[in-house]
Amino acid sequence: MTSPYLETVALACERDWRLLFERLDLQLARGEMLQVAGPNGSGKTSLLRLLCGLMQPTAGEVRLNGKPLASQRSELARNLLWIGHAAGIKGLLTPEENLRWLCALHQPAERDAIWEALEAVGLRGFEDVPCHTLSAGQQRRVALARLYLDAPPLWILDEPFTALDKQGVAQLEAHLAAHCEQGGLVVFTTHHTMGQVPAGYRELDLGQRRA
Ligand SMILES: Nc1ncnc2c1ncn2[C@@H]1O[C@H](COP(=O)(O)OP(=O)(O)OP(=O)(O)O)[C@@H](O)[C@H]1O
Repeated sequence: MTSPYLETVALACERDWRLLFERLDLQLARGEMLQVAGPNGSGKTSLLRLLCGLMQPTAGEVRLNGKPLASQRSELARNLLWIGHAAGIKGLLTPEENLRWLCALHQPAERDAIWEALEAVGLRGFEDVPCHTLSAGQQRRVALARLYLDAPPLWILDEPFTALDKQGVAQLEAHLAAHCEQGGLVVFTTHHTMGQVPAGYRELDLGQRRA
C-alpha cells in the first residue's frame, strides 16, 4: 500500500468554544482527491486551514510525508498550494503581476509560463490590465491560473468553483482530475456536485461527524 502523503491523527477543531469535529483520522495518498462536504459552518474551511498549517488544531496532528506539519514550515510552500475562498488577488496589480508574486512564494515563474497559464484559464488579452477591472469569475480564474504553473503536488482549494461559468467549472473539474491521475493530490470544498472525478475520489462529510 502507498504510504500517505497527507495524514491527520485524532484531529480536533474547536472555534469560539464550539467543537466542530474531533478524532478525525484521514489518510491521503498520491492520486487521491478528497472533497470535504457539509453544511455551512460545519468546519470545512477550518479543516483546510489546519491541513495547510494556517491554524493550530485543538488536539491531534497533521502530517505531511510522515512528518508533523509544524516541523516543516520552511518546506510547506514546496509541498502544498493553498488557494483560499477569497481569490487573494490584488486589485491594483495585473494578472501577470499577481501571478509573479504568488509564484515567488514557492517557484518563481517566467513571463511566458505565466502568459500560457493565463491563456489556459481563458484570460488571453487580460494579462496586463489591473485586476480590479476584471469580473469576479475572471479574478477567480487569475487565482486558478496557478494550477497551470509549476505547482506543488498537494493542492488545497477552498470553494475553487465559486463564480466560475459552466465552461470554467468543467475545465477545472477536468484539470483537478488530471492532476490526481498524474500522481497529484487535491483536497477541496465545494457545494456543487462534481461531474468529473478521478479514480481516487472520495468524500468526507463533516455534517455527519458533527460533535
Ligand atoms: N475567524 C473565526 N473566528 C472564530 N470563529 C470562526 C472564525 N471563522 C469561522 N469560525 C466559526 O467556525 C465555524 C466553522 O466555520 P468554517 O468557515 O470552517 O465552516 P464552513 O463549513 O467552511 O462553512 P461555509 O460552508 O459557510 O463556508 C463556524 O461556526 C464559524 O462561526
